[in-house]
Amino acid sequence: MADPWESTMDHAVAIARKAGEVVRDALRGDRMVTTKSSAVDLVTQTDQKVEQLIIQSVKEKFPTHRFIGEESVAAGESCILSDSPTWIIDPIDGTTNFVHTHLTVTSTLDLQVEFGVVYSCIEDKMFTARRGRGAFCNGEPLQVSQQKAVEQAIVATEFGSDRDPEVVDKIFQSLRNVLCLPVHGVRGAGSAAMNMCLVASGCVEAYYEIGVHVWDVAAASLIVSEAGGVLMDVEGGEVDLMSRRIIAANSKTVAERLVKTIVAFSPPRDDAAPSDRCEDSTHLSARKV
Ligand SMILES: O=P(O)(O)O[C@H]1[C@H](O)[C@@H](O)[C@H](O)[C@H](O)[C@@H]1O
Ligand SMILES: [Mg+2]
Ligand SMILES: [Mg+2]
Repeated sequence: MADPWESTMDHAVAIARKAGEVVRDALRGDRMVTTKSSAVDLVTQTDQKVEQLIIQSVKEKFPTHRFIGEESVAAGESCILSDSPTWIIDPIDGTTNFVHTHLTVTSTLDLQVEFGVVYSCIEDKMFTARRGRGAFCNGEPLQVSQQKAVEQAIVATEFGSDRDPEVVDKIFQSLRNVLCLPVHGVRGAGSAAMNMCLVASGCVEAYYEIGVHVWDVAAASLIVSEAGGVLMDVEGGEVDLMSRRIIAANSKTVAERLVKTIVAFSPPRDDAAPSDRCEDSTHLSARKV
């Protein structure tokens, strides 16, 4: 039977490579940094340029498709999933790393619910997954770790960009609880998508975060599940990509141990009305790095 999504995904992979070239070039020059929801929620002209490049390129080929892009939503576009084919885009996942030229930077493209693409441009790793057809890195099949004892696990997480002391306290309580399970170690790549690709690759057993956005996790969610992993909400049950909470693990056993360990809270949903999303604008400024 003809495969309607194959050429679409080939196009997504080609755009992700182009996005990676733009990001790599920008890493060699100055980067103009401004902030969004908090003083540490960073954005650069490259995030905006790459998102436009991706959207224009998809629009030319697929004029009826819709988009949820991190920087378009920041500029006031809606963040609602409909029945139309919708691309979910994070032009640079790991903007803080990008600003500091630190290790990992990815671009993520997801076409709900058919495929996910995460390109880690510095290490030139192209992670891909098609629904029901497995997950791959540079064409090699991915498989999650078989280690089900959380005491022998590495768990990845991030601190996010919310600096409200009450939120930070909860993040640290969770971190303390996870460390005291005990686990072998806690790591963080600085990119939700990369942390999830590490789960899919079997390098870490699990990743959890509260405060992520749909564009951080949509593409990598398919990559994790196609590599044999599981996705779960931090209070158990099905993950809701708009809820800003996620556990991605190698197994139900490890995910359920984390559910018992994490101190859960609920940030404003991505699909909430813009007036319900708290924005702190006191920090807005632009600077060159
Ligand atoms: O804003 P970008 O796209 O770089 O993405 C986010 C990361 O992916 C989070 O895991 C991480 O915790 C941060 O919140 C970061 O902002
Ligand atoms: Mg992101
Ligand atoms: Mg981003």
